[in-house]
Order: sequence, then structure tokens, then C-alpha cells
Amino acid sequence: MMQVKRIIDANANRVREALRVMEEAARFLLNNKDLCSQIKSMRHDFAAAISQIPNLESQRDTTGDVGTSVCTAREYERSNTKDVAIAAGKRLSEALRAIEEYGKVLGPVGVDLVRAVEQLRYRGYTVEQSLNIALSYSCDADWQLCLLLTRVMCEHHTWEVVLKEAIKGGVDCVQIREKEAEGGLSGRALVMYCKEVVKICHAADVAVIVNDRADVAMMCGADGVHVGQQDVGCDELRNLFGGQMLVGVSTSCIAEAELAWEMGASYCGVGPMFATTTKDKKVIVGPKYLNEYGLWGKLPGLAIGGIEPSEEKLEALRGAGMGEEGMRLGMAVSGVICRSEKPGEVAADLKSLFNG
Ligand SMILES: Cc1ncc(COP(=O)(O)OP(=O)(O)O)c(N)n1
Ligand SMILES: Cc1ncsc1CCOP(=O)(O)O
Ligand SMILES: [Mg+2]
Repeated sequence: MMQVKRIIDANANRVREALRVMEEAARFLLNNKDLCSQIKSMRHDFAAAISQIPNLESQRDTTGDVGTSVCTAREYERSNTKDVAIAAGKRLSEALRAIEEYGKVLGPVGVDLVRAVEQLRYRGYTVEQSLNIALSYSCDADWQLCLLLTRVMCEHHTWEVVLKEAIKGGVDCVQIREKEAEGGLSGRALVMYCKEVVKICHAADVAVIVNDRADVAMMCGADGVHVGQQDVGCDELRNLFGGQMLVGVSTSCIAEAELAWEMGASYCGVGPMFATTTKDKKVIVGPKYLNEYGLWGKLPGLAIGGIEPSEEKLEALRGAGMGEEGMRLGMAVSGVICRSEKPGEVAADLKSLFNG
């Protein structure tokens, strides 16, 4: 019986640790209050269940545990925060299952524990799935400066020079925005162009999003697609692509953001912030909405519309919470970089908002 208690004690520690790691991901990586409280309540319910077995810790013998010195190289390999949370989810179900199986040997004293742990294991599967989906949808969309690249807007340089200079200036995401009705590329030429953009961006570790066209995004190897309120629905895209693609959705109020989140969006466009000549926008929601969005906090957001590196505009964005830890706010600009003689300098000036 002592060995069984030792096994249960070791696995109880694993469960507690795994739940903590998952909770931190929901809290700090995703800002997801619902998921965070689900995991927290699992932690509390597990503590109540395990407390039914008296004196578990008395069987602990960490120094005499032969398993502490047995490890595999993969245990030390995690390529990103997403992998850390995914590994914790796997550990959680393994440890719960071990407690459940060995708990059966405890006889009557273990019956309630086994039942409670079985239920926790099922809850764990659901939470693990929600966490992994949320991480694969939105974990990689925390950008600071996104360039909406439109070829016909590049007045002073080729699109290639604008793109490369902007990347040097600190752009970490590029949205390819070609509008056929405004002289932009379409069809085969659009796909070829997008492939060139992807090549340049990915070599510099910059993400690529294609405006409006999920099909083109897939064909050119982009990271995702951006859709507006009148475009194809985010839910339809998720049905089609699962977690393979990032999906951005334009929003002008929290109700739209909430809907986008429910449909599996990765990030939201948040705007328009200021008057713009790039797109016909009747209503300017301004930095007030940006602040509401940042406090809502379920998805990363890109402020958009008329953004320039003027002291006044940057101050307004800063005042709304951009650059603040935990707000997950970046900006998306088009004209100010595409139309500039010095696209790299403009990008760097915008990016300075995040440097303290
Ligand atoms: C980051 C970001 N936010 C908003 C938009 C606008 O999208 P949409 O409303 O679909 O308008 P078009 O860009 O398609 O004209 C965006 N593209 N990017
Ligand atoms: C596409 C779009 N959607 C809302 S405002 C806007 C235009 C952004 O361009 P600019 O940065 O030139 O104002
Ligand atoms: Mg659109």
C-alpha cells in the first residue's frame, strides 16, 4: 500500500504542476478569463479529491526516487510557449489516469477519489482541447507593427524596396492588400506576387496575411487571411482550415470582437482610429474603442486607420493602452509607409511607441 500511495503522491504533484502550467497559458498567453477559471476550478476540485487520502506526503522519498535521474532529451525541448502548454495538457491526462488506476488498489478508501479523478480526466480533455485550439488560433498573432502592402500605393519605390525597408524598420507582419477595382493584382499574377512577398517575409521571420482571399493565402503559403464584416465568415474559414491558418477579423465594437472570438478569430483589426484616405470610412471609432478592446483582452488587436508617427496620434494610442504589458495591442498601417520616401524610417518611428 505504501508504494501505491507513493505513486499517487507523485502523480498528484504532476497534476498540480500541469494544471498550473495550463492556467498560466490561459491567463498570460491568451488572457482568456473563461478558460483560466475552468482550470482554476479543476485545481480546487483536484485538491478536494486528493485530500480524501490521508498522509500521502508521508510516503514521499524524492532522494530515493530512481525516476528523478531518468530523463529523455525531449523533456528539455520546447520550441515555444505553445509547446509548453501542449505538453502540460498531455501530462495532466497521463497523471490523472495513473491516479485513477492505482487508486483502485486502495480499496474502499480510494473509491471516491477514483470517481472524482475520472470526472476530472474528462474535464481535462475538454480544457486541453480548448486551450490547444485557442493557442493554435491566436498565439502567433501578437504583432506590434503590421504593414498593409498595396503595390499601387508605393509612389516612391518599388513594392520590394518598400517591403524590405519596412521590415528593416521593424514591421513584424505584412498584410497583402490588393484590390482589383483599385488597380490591384488578381488571379495568377496575384498568387505569384504573394509567393514573392512570402519568400521575403518568411526569410526575415515576418508573418504574412492575405487580405480577403483565403484561397490565395493557402496557395502562396501565407500564415493567414484577413476578413472584414462583409467578407467570408470567420466560422466558415475555421470549418475549412481548422487551426492551420491565422484568421483576422475587422471590428469596430466589442460586440463584433466577441463574435469574432466565438468564431475562432486569431486577432482583430480595431478601428478606424483616425480619418483615412485609404478606405472610405464614415464612422471613426477612435482610441476609445482601442482601450475597450485592450481591456476586453481575449484576442490580440491591431489598431488601424489613419495612423502616423505624429506625437499626437502616438500619444492617443499610448493613452488607450498600446505598448502596455498584457493589452496585446499593435498597429496596422498602409499609406504612411507605402506612400513614403523613407518607409524604413516611418516604420521605425511607429515602432518607437513600443520601446518604453
Ligand atoms: C488589420 C486590419 N483591420 C481592418 C482591415 C479592414 O478589412 P475590411 O473591412 O475587410 O476592408 P478591406 O481591407 O478588405 O478593404 C484590414 N484590412 N486589416
Ligand atoms: C483598410 C482599412 N480598414 C480600416 S481603416 C483602413 C485603412 C488603413 O490604411 P491607412 O493606414 O493608410 O489609413
Ligand atoms: Mg475585406
